[in-house]
Amino acid sequence: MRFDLEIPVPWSDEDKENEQVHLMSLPRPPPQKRLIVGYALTSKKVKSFFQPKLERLARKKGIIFVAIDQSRSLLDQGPFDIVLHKVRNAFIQLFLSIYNFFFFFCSSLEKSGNMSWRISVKISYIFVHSLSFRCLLREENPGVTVLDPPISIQHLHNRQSMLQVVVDLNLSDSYGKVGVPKQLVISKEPSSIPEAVSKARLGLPLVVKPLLVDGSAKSHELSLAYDECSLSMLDPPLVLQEFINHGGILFKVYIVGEAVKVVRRFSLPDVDKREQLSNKGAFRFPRVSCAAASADDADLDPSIAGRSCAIRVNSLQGHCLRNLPRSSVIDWSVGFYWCRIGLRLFNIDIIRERGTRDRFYVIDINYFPGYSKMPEYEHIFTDFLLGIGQSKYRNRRRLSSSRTSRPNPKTDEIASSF
Ligand SMILES: Nc1ncnc2c1ncn2[C@@H]1O[C@H](COP(=O)(O)OP(=O)(O)OP(=O)(O)O)[C@@H](O)[C@H]1O
Ligand SMILES: O=P(O)(O)O[C@H]1[C@H](OP(=O)(O)O)[C@@H](OP(=O)(O)O)[C@@H](O)[C@@H](O)[C@@H]1OP(=O)(O)O
Ligand SMILES: [Mg+2]
Repeated sequence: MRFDLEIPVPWSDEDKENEQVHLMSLPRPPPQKRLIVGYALTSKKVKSFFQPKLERLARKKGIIFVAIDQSRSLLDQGPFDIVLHKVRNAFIQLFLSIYNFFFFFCSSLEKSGNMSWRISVKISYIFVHSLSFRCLLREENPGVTVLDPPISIQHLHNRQSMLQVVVDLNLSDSYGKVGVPKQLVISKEPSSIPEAVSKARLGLPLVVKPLLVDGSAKSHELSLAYDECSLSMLDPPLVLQEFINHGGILFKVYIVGEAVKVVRRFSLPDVDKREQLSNKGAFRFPRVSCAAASADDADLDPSIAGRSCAIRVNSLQGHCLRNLPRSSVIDWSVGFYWCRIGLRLFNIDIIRERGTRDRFYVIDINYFPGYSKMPEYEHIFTDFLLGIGQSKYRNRRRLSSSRTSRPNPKTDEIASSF
């Protein structure tokens, strides 16, 4: 596979400007400068994310976290340098449902081969969505960096679109192969599921997942269906995914900008043929890999254990993959996803097929995951925020010095976005 291509990213001009500067080469802002980070997060996230060690370190580094009051205009709050958000309010829900409506609509148009319709519908959706969010955040807070673009996050609110990006990337070469499990989306008629499953040649058992991921407990209610009869009792919309035996270990790849940390977690145990034949029905299973207990210290068969390490995707400057390190398939999948979607705060759940050395499957991608469970998250996150602050500062300085020297329509245009 070739890597000398540039992938377009749905980011704003300001974000592009910010990212083109490598963090190590940035000048430090003056010490008195404070970085104001507004946050609109669910109460659950506030509780888990703002651990005392993060708050302490942030204070030391001049980062001030300010809660955004979603019931008041942003004009009366801030100004903010950066906004973090993961919310489930009515506004986002409305756009979520519009998105999912369009997604279904587009999928059926694609099946019927009407590509131009699909594209125009998608474009109008993107236009409506980004326009409204910009009104909500940017226009009332000029200069703010919104993490991340809502349009990118939407990909992760639907288990089909979430993994479709990985499929489109077609990641494979001599270092391994990263794919997704064979899956089928069921939007209606549970009685037709057994036939659809055999038509799609999906093997049992199947992991049954709600199609939409809206942060509710229901969207995490997963089950394992062992036989065909149980399939007609399921409750669409959902995704049926082939169960991959992976030795009961999962790799959680946490991403914070360019920093990547991989941790091992316990996962569902393998299902052998005998167990599959003797079990009947569909069984709910708990959120096994979400538990903070890490499998890093567990005594594991080396063929299953893989590695658990911290790496930096150094060469993800700009949006070009030319120099992407070929150290592992995990670096690749993260880098590609990052570039293609334009997300900076997410995690990817990857499993390795039992009995293989390099056959990886991405099974889930989450926006703004439980970072407090990631070792050293307080350092990684504060460095990331400071990096954004520094590149903003550098851009402003560059712009103001070019303004004083001679008028430049191009930079003046950029300056107006701060
Ligand atoms: N295709 C699969 N093959 C084998 N095991 C799977 C598969 N899909 C999911 N699992 C198991 O089910 C668990 C939950 O799946 P998944 O991550 O898709 O659900 P989720 O509700 O989005 O979880 P999270 O809390 O990580 O967001 C995984 O951690 C893994 O143990
Ligand atoms: O609750 P935790 O801290 O464990 O974080 C989980 C997070 O819940 P929260 O955002 O409400 O906190 C989940 O988000 P939603 O899908 O429900 O939106 C999802 O991202 C999980 O994958 C996270 O677990 P992790 O993958 O990091 O183990
Ligand atoms: Mg998830």
